[in-house]
Amino acid sequence: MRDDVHAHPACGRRCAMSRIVVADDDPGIGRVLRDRLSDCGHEVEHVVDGVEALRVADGADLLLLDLEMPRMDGFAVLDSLQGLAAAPVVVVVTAYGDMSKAVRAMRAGAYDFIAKPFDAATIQLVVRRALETRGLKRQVHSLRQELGRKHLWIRGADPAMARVAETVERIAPSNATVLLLGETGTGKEVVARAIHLHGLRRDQPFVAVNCALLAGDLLESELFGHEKGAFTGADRARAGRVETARGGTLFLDEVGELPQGVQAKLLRLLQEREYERLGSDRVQHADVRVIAATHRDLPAAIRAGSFREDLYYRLKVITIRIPAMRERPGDVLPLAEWLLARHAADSGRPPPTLSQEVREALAHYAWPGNVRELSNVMERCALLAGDPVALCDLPEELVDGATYTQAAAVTRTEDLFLLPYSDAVTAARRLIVQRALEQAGGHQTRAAERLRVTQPYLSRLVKQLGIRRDPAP
Ligand SMILES: Nc1ncnc2c1ncn2[C@@H]1O[C@H](COP(=O)(O)OP(=O)(O)OP(=O)(O)O)[C@@H](O)[C@H]1O
Repeated sequence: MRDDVHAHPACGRRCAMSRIVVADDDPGIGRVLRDRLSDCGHEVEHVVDGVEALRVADGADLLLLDLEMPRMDGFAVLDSLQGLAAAPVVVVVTAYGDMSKAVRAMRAGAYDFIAKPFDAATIQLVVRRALETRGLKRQVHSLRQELGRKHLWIRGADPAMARVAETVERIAPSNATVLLLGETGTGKEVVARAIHLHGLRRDQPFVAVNCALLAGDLLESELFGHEKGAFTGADRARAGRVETARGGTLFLDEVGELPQGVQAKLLRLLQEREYERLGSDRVQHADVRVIAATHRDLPAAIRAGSFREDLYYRLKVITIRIPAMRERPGDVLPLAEWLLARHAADSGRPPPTLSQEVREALAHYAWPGNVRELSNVMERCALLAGDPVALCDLPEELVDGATYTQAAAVTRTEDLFLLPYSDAVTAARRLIVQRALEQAGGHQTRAAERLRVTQPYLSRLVKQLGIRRDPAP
């Protein structure tokens, strides 16, 4: 559907211009439909057989389809549309009283039907509703893509993560319950979404619940829903997340934090596929795939009596441990570059490159906050850093622990010319500061005076450039 919105000449309603194909071998009907819909501001093309209809339908918003046509009838067209990436919404045009054909066409994928002879008001109503549906479908599609892009999972280059990726692909098409283990920020939710998106339930909802955020009754009601009056403040009945996720995947994050009462209900859900809303006796059937995640040591929680052993075994039908960032060093730079490009695109900037010194600092850092920390650092670089990103653009903790092998190795000015520009600049700054400190006998205030900079600035440079601070005599 086009973005241009105009006032409808007949009814004054504001609507967006759409591309509509009218496929009818009766030239009279074709002309009437074309004229009416063109009057509404749409771009309309009239074709007289099924083969032509199929040729022009890809990318159109709406196809008004006669069922009886030469060369290829309407049913064959409906069938072939299934394979198109951008198939239009279809309204079939049938002879009056031929309901069985209309029903058959709707079973084959048509959205609605119009019986001949028709009046202008019916056409307008059916076309408007069909186009609204088309618009909503597009919105859902683009939101899904956006969500998919945000949660896109990068396999990385490290063998540890490649094994995780292989397991994800192998187990995604089953309905088996999955337990994801890993430190905070390693990407457990990202992997859960990847399993969902590669699985049979990909077109159904993915619903995430953080079990650590709500306590007792509130969590139970969040998961299983409640009836009106089930507890103080429950002024109306509400569906729970299990119900919202029907047909799809329920992701239980921080499952190790579930209170005992809710653990028993989750066990029943996994064993019997049954649950009740809070305040109701009516047993409901649960059609969800459960993926759970935790950073906790569940066997230790079982020993401590805070987690049910039977639930643990129900959850760990398939267990995937996601390695911490420090266990997959090969992933740091590919992920950093990908995250930098993504954050730069989000802020409408071209992605800056990473200088050699920055690459080394990233590679040598331990990443206690895992991919989440890396993502935050790259977001900051995308917003604030120059191009290329320099060491001084990184947070202090990364700079402090880094080693600057290339820059540090330069002890003669001639060697500067062997390095790429950004590394040569770092190495030159390092040489200058180091020489000034040597000449000042390691005394920073004197070295700062010599370089005509303030002492705090020199101190920052010493830190940023990874210069060892020998105490002043
Ligand atoms: N493989 C990956 N590819 C792309 N982005 C990733 C990847 N792994 C993690 N991220 C990003 O890192 C951040 C943290 O990921 P996520 O929320 O999935 O971690 P988590 O292990 O579930 O964390 P927590 O235990 O704190 O809930 C998110 O912004 C996510 O987009």
